[in-house]
Amino acid sequence: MTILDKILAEKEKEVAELKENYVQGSIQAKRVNISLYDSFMKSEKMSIIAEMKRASPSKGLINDGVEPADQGQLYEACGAGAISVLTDQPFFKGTMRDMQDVREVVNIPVLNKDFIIDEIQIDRAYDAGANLILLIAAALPEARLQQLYNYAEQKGLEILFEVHNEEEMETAKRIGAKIVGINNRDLKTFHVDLAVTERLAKMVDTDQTLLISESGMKVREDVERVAHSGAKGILVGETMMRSDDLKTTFDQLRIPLGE
Ligand SMILES: O=C(O)c1ccccc1NCC(=O)[C@H](O)[C@H](O)COP(=O)(O)O
Repeated sequence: MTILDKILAEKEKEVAELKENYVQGSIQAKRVNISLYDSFMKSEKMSIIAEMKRASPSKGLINDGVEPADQGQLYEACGAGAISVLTDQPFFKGTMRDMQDVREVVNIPVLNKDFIIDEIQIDRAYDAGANLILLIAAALPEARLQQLYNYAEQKGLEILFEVHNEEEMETAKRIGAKIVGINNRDLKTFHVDLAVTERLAKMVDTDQTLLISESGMKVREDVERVAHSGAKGILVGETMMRSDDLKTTFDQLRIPLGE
C-alpha cells in the first residue's frame, strides 16, 4: 500500500463523517474573487503559491509552531501570488481552521490543499472561503475526476489539477484542466526530480494552460529550470516553512519571466 493509498483510505472515513455531520453553509467565510489563472498568466515574474505545511509524510515535522494567520500575512507581504493551506490532519497536521484563519487576513487566492474524493469536501472548501481546490490525477478514475472538476467549476472555484506522468497529463488535457500542477515529487517513492516538469511541460501549450511546478523548489536555479520549461508558477512548501528570512527567500525565487 502506497502512502497515497493510505491517505485516500483515511479520506473515505473523513468523507463518511462529513456526510453525517457537515451542515452546508454553516461556515460564513470572507470571499475574495480573484482568478489565480488570470493573475499568474499575466505576471511578468514567476508567481509563487506559498504553502502552509506543518508536517508531511516525506519530511516528518517541518514547522509545528507556525501561526497560520501570521504566516499568511507574511507570505502576502513578501509577494506570494496565492497561498496553499494543507488541511489534512492525520498526515500533514493541518486543519480547516488553518485555512479559514489565512482566508480572513489575506486578499490573494487561497488553495484548499487536501485529497479531494467527494463533492462534500468541495462544498466545505467553498464555504471556508477557498478560491481553489486540488484534484490529484493519481487519486481517482478519470470519470470521477471529471465529475469533481465540473462540480468545483460550477461553484466558481478554480482547480489545480495535479499530474506526475505522461498518462496523467493526457487525462488533464481530456478533462480540460486550465491550471495544471506538475508534481516533481513521486507520491509513491517521495523521490523529487525537476526533470518531471521539463518532460511533461512539453505536452501542453503553455500560452493556454497555466503550468505550476510543484515540490522541491529550493534555490533560484531550480526556478530557472522550470521557468525555461514554461512554468509560470511554482508551489513551494518546505523552503517557505523553514525560511527565517521570507523576504529574501521570495526575492530569490520570484525571478523575471521571459529572459
Ligand atoms: O510532501 C509529501 O511528503 C507528500 C506526501 C504524499 C502526498 C503529498 C505530499 N505532498 C504534497 C505536495 O505536493 C507538497 O506539499 C507541495 O508540492 C510542496 O512541496 P515542497 O515545496 O517540496 O514542500
